[in-house]
Amino acid sequence: MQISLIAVGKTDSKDLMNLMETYQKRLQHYIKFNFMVIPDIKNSKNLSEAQQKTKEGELILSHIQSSDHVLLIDERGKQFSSLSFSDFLQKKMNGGLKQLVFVIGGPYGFSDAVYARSNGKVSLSSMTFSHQMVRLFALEQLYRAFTILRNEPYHHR
Ligand SMILES: C[S@@+](CC[C@H](N)C(=O)[O-])C[C@H]1O[C@@H](n2cnc3c(N)ncnc32)[C@H](O)[C@@H]1O
Repeated sequence: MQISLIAVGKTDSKDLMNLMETYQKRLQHYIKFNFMVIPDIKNSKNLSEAQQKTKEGELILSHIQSSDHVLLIDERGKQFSSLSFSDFLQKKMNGGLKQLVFVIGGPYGFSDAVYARSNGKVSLSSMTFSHQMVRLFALEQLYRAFTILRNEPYHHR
């Protein structure tokens, strides 16, 4: 199985980029992993929030294959413990899935079309984080899940 993480908008923060690179490299020891950034929409200041979400949504959907299992990282989604999330990933791998795609929305969240295509939603907390920070938290949780599956001493139960 390959895991992809799609996020909307480049980050200008070097600190965030460095941390993400650290966790991305760690995660790639365990699984094929691909991180993809959907570029910021041009002239977004002239667009309403709904128009911006629609355009971002079209770009997100253009990167999704019909066979992908698509999970939106969304504060209104299902909350897992790190242990149950690792178990969930193991089941997806056992099920022979080709690609599991996680998607992080833009500053205003997801369009209806993206919600309609998704297979589920995963929440990292009921609090709202910035769309930039969430990518790091999602990467860290993916990495943590694989260390749990390998019984490695990163996660302290
Ligand atoms: C600033 S939030 C958007 C909030 C927007 N009002 C909404 O209703 O989705 C930007 C993105 O970060 C992600 N996000 C923020 N907080 C989250 C959380 N607690 N759990 C999961 N994803 C979160 C989601 O992907 C969201 O689309």
